[in-house]
Amino acid sequence: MVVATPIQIEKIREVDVPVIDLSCKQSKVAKLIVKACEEYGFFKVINHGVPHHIIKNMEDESFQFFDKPLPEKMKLVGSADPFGYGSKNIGLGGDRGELEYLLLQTNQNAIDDTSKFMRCRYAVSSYVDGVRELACELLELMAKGLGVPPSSFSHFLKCFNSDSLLRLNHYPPVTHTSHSSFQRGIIGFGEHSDPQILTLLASNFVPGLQISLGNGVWVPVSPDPLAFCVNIGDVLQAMTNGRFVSVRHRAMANSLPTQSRLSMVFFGAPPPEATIVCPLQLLKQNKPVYRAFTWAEYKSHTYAHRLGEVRLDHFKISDDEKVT
Ligand SMILES: O=C(O)CCC(=O)C(=O)O
Ligand SMILES: [Fe+2]
Repeated sequence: MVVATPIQIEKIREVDVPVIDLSCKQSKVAKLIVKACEEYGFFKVINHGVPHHIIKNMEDESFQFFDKPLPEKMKLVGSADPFGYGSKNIGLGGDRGELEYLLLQTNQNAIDDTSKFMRCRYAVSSYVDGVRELACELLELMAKGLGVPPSSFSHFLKCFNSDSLLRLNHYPPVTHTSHSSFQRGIIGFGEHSDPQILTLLASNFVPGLQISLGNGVWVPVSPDPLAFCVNIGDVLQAMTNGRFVSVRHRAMANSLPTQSRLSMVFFGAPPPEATIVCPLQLLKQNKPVYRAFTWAEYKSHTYAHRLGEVRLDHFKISDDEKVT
């Protein structure tokens, strides 16, 4: 008997994603953030306090880097392994995309070492300082909203050996000649959830990012150079016992004829040896959904699997384990 594989029909739905104004009253903001994290695992923040010139400076430096000829880029930063310059190959599992990128570690030694491509490494370190501070503020608001100790999540990002990363993604226009069949709907960066704790994404005015509502429904996120997009990562889903959802998202290839899309993505992560567990206050009568694991363990599991897999499922406690 031939069993047909169900074909998932995709639908694009225009939904107003939550936009949270950080200049409002803290207690109100904390509640709104928790709601957005439970409902979507995603929101935008405005009035976030990261100075515009720092974002603009990083954007200019990134464009300058991507504008260089390939041999020069390679000479400056080397081929992604996993840090450095990559093109079309995303991840170690053979995933491909319509972009080039630069992946950087964010601790100060690494910035000094790898930001040679910038005329001014100050651009990278001030951007990283700004987004790290914002990520910690958001994680503390989440902790407040959830009623757990304030630094439950943010302390990981403040560790000297936090494994946080900065990824600069450059999506050049995908021309009609390079993709003769259906030009619309080409994927630039395939569906996935971010493995870390929290992601802060800034982009220029070119659209591309979409978030998933499940069942093949995709929501385009309008680009807003004054806002940061905030994604819950897998580790925060685990640390909230599944209450927050790590949002599945993707970026469409850039179909504007002349403008490039740039996204600058900060991934706030724990140090490698950190153990990921849910604070007791969140368990109450609920059984833990995930077993404890270290960030190093989660990373090696992630790298061994394809981008599109639900990688956190591997750490779920099975029903048999729960009763024994
Ligand atoms: O460029 C984008 O909008 C998304 C990129 C992304 O999801 C990532 O780098 O993890
Ligand atoms: Fe992502």
